[in-house]
Amino acid sequence: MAINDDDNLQELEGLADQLDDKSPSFDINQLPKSFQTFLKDNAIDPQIYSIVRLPRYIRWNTHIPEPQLPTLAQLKQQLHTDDVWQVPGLTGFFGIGPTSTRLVDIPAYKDKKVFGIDLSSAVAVEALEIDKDDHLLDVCCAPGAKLCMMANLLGHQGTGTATGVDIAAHRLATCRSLIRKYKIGQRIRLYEADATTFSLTAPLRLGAKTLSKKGDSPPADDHSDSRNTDDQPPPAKKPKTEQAVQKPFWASRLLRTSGNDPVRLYDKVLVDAECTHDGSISHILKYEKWGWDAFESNFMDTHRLNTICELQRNLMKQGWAMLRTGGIMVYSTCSLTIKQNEENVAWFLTEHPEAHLEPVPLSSQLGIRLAEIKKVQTTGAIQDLMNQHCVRFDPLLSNTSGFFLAKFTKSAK
Ligand SMILES: C[S@@+](CC[C@H](N)C(=O)[O-])C[C@H]1O[C@@H](n2cnc3c(N)ncnc32)[C@H](O)[C@@H]1O
Repeated sequence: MAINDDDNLQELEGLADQLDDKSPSFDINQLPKSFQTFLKDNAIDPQIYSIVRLPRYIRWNTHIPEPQLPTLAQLKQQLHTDDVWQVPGLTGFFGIGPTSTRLVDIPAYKDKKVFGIDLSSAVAVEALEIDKDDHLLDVCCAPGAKLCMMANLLGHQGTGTATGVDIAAHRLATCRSLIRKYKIGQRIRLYEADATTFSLTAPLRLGAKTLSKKGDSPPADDHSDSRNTDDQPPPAKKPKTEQAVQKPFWASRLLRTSGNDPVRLYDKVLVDAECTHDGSISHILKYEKWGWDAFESNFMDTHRLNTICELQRNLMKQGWAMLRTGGIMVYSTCSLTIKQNEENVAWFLTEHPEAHLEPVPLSSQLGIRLAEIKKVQTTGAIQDLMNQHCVRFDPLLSNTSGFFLAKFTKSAK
């Protein structure tokens, strides 16, 4: 099935609206045989697809001044239910239980004061510890729920920017629509590119302001770091002209003629990798309406399944090459497979001695249960670190979409 912009927009609104509450419980025997085999091969419990009433989550659009944003009481009143709660530790982030009122119909949503984003996705963005002056790189950014939250966290005050990269133009178009819809694009630029080779460095200017002249210039070791990173073509060696000619798919007025600082790497990188999407329950179950044939050709393609881990590793590798020393990279997928999660993290830590797995601070405060980290063939030290620091959201346990994340910091080599 060719997925067009409208489908993509629906997909994203779907993050906010999930399945409607009249959905009957789903018979897992309806899942296509190829998918059932995939689940079995990857030790994923098919029962997760019997959960059709996961809570929905929304976040304040914090580009709007706080006094205008809806309170918990107002959201309860607009949604006609008391089953709305403030998620502990996440200001302006609310869970919504079953209700017959559609989220898209409430004033707060229509006025773009809130947008839909799953709790697990929000934890991945929070793990980046975004500061107003950070330069962010969002690898695989479309359709853009996480980029919206990243833009919100950058805010209006500092000199930070966000660069989103995605290979699919139609999905980037959805991302652009969202940015416009929520009026959060002042510091964003989007590139249509293969993120496994994307090597444009952080912006040089924000409007008339030259970014690297102030106290925000890169640490001295960024030069050596970018020269020596991995076996990727080092970003600092790219001729300026080549950097200048790559036109963004879309950029805010402040970043339209910005060019790229030849030596400035990104402070934070999110690699929300392309994956088999098996943890994204609401999305998978939409194929009940759209047709399982489309699902099989979109997701169960043998070549895709055989090459997805290689793609993910290359995305991580290039994201890492674009990260400055001292920066943070978050790797995440909406898959529950061990191969796309723990095995990739163990591989990455083995390949990159300068990568340090870090705790995800919020994950223990959310008032939900997390799943155990799976065991893989690696050293005891790496397995222990993964057990302590990686985060697995499992629909059956956590009552969220299936999601995995790992947070790394980068030290000098
Ligand atoms: C899981 S989705 C990302 C979701 C997104 N981060 C969000 O929050 O809405 C994966 C994305 O990866 C993109 N993608 C796949 N291969 C890519 C590549 N080689 N380079 C860049 N993007 C890629 C897909 O087009 C898709 O939009």
